[in-house]
Amino acid sequence: MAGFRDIDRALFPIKSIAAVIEIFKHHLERTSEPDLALLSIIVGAVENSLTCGRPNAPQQISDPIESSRLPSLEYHTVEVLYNKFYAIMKGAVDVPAKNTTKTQYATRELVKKVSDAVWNTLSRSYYKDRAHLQSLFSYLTGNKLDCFGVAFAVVAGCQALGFADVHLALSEDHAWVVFGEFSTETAEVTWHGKGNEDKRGQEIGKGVAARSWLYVNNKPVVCTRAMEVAALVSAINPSLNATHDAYEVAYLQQELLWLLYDLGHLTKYPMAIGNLGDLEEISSTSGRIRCDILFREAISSARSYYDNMHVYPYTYQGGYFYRNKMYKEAFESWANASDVIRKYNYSRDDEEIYKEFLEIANELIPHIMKVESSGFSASCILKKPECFAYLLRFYDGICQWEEGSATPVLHIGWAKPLVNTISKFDSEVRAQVNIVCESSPGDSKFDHKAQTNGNATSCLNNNNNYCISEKENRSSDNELIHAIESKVISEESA
Ligand SMILES: FC(F)c1nnc(N2CCN(c3ncnc4sc(CC(F)(F)F)cc34)CC2)s1
Repeated sequence: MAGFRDIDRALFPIKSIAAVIEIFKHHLERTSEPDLALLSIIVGAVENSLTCGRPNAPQQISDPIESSRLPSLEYHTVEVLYNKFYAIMKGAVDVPAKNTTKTQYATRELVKKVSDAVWNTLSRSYYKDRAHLQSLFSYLTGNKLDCFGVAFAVVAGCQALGFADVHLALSEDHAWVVFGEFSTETAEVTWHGKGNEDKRGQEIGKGVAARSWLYVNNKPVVCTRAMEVAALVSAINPSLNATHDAYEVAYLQQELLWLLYDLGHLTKYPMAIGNLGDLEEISSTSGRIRCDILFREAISSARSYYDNMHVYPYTYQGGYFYRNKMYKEAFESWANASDVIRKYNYSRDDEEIYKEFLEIANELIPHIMKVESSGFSASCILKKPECFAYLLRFYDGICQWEEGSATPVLHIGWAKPLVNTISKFDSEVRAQVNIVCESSPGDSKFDHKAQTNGNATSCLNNNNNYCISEKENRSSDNELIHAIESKVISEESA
């Protein structure tokens, strides 16, 4: 079998986190192709034993990482599961014997058959959003996978069948595959969201669907084999229950992400860098860069490789600033997140990012305004015009997101917290924000440079005004305020 080399065999039985890391190291550093099925089965088995196992008698834990805190994972167990996966895939497609030396590329029909093989072996009905349904261990022992897990299983299946051209493509809330000699073919292989008919087998829409955040304007993360390993590591879920994580699983995920980071496999994967930043904020690794630097690296990766069309790098960073009471910085991150979403049209497939912005606007910002207007605030953001400017840019981006969309975004639930927030800034603070509008369309939407003076970083245009958004064919940003006020009035009179 492709997966098992003698070196792998030698590392069994797996009794420690360190042994799992050794297997990943070997696959990433000393093989041409890490074996996705093997690594997913192993990490799924470890996660399952530490998060889903029945609470056995508390064993004395000397050092959970090095010593045998793990129930020993036998070579035979993994081998049986690996063979089962291979048999399912082999049975699904009659792959022509590799008699030619010519590289064989996958076809849409082949990809669909592999997707059907996974699809038709899933349990009839189960709670799709449950935790720990992302790995091939879950698939092979429980016939359950979440939507990411199905896409990953298809790519692992194609690898097992010898199709090295089939790769995982990832947006911020969906996954599909690319294939063919130049990786230009695309295919849906899993479902998305609730109650939507799956589009498996179809190519990724170029039309109106492509303008929704779900397909990130055709700027997905197209994975290499090693980045597919990073995706399965990112998908590790240390949750024990709603309030606790299994420490060893989080440690394993963090160490594997640093291994992938050091090998350069996270460079073009902003969300994986963000995941590592979250883990480092919880428990920092000595000698490693700080988590706030990781959040900045995720942003620069999205700007460099994905035309700044990804939202999550900014909300990772904004969440970090918020948790650490750095409210002005949080406003700036959220304004930058809003600058991304304004470029999209809102579609009903974009619920996940809608919920993200709704929580920022209606929970996080109101909480900040409450604690800041309690009079004991240290950061006195209510006196800073750039904070007012960031908030206007944040709201303006959401308004522009709605413009031109078939589905509305804003409703009365948005307007009250919004008006309440704006009214917390005194007029003399608001007066310092000059709204500069580029009248002629075609000008770059933003023509300003960020300027730092002292400790205040302000967002200035060339005439030294605080600018929040220069928008084509929008007469003035008073429209924004009027639009909001009219919403409040009309909804209240309704
Ligand atoms: F921005 C912060 F609030 C976020 N905190 N966690 C966030 N996640 C957690 C991790 N996450 C991810 N992390 C790595 N890779 C992927 S690929 C993907 C889409 C799908 F699941 F394949 F369909 C999601 C995702 C989704 C976004 S955003």
